Amino acid sequence: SPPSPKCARSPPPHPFHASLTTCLSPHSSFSHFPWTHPPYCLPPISPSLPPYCVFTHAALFLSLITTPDFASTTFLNPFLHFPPKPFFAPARLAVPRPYAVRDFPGKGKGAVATRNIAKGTAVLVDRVSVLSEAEFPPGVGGKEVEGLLEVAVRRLGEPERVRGLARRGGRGMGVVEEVVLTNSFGVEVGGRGFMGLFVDVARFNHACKPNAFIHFSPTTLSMTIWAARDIKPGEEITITYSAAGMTSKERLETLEKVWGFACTCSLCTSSTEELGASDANREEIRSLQEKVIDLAQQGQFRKSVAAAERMFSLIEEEGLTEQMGDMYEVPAQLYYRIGDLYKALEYFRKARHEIDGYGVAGKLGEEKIRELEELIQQIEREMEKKRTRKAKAKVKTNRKR
Ligand SMILES: C[S@@+](CC[C@H](N)C(=O)[O-])C[C@H]1O[C@@H](n2cnc3c(N)ncnc32)[C@H](O)[C@@H]1O
Repeated sequence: SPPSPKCARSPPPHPFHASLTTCLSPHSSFSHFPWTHPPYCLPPISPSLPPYCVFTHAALFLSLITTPDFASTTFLNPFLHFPPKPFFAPARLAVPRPYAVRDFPGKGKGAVATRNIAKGTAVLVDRVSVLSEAEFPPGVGGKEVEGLLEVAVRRLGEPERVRGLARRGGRGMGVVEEVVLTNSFGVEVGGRGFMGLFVDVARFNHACKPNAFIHFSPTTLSMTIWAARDIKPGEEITITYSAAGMTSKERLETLEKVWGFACTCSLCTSSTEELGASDANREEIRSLQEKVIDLAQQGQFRKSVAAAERMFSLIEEEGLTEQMGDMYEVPAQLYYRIGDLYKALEYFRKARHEIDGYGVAGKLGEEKIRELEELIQQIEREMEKKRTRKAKAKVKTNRKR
């Protein structure tokens, strides 16, 4: 069908914005800016519901599967930031890449460190290649979703980079579907759940006690892999696909069910005693999370802070530090309440680092950083006042002598 008269006559008021929602004609050459292809849409399941479409930017190696309203609002952000701002690549990004991809028996390919990687270094920043809604309404079936995924990959500049991630074949599904299902990470963008395929991150294997961790930025749609501890050349770089605080049994079940593999990481193949000790730690972490909050609510701040310290030391022991970042603000507040300004400052700084230390904060993150920054400055002023009072008191005593 020809472009609607509305589209043909008046250019959209905003170059990105209105074009997608008002001019979704597959035959109109200017209706799909900023995408390099006309959106490919399924027929809407009902006149009141928006259709699901593929939006591709081939040169950016990016395909989105979402509704036109979402594509023209939330997903504009990354485009407004292109070319990427300096923060897109963290200052501590290891360039050139400090790893190589090689075979790991029983796990397929994986990433091995090719030089020393210091804790806190960004090993890799990888922008998403296929970002698909995590859930579709009942009217959109498996076959339809498979069709959308096929188009999403075919339209990318180098579809073989995605197809090449396939390992098994079979399992009653197509190559693209298998790749997306076995390599995507659940991420949140604009309050909605998505499955994101990051072709370079996809080569990093899982470990239950990893030496690196992933952090997703909804602002740049990129995933960063950070070194959680110093990594030596020849060591495999691993991340964790499961949530913190799970016991080995729960992890094995989740990895099997969600990711479709039986974990053979060093923890899962360790002795019964070692695995038992790790399980006990993780169960304790889970119960301490509740205990810290309960004790704080009962006004038992000193006990709560002791429980928080114990929890953080267990988390460190289990190599899960990064997954607990949002917990730092709790001990920070508690230490402030009991008057330990030094420790309060340490934890508020950790909480701030969790947000702004890992790439892009996003709008909510920026507000939170401002809030934390004010608290940090307030504590620093209080500490300065204390120091001045102490110094004055000392001078007075010396004079009396
Ligand atoms: C995101 S990919 C990682 C890269 C993959 N090994 C490859 O060859 O491309 C996830 C797949 O790697 C394998 N894998 C990752 N971690 C593993 C682990 N700890 N134990 C066994 N297999 C693992 C599984 O086949 C899983 O489905």
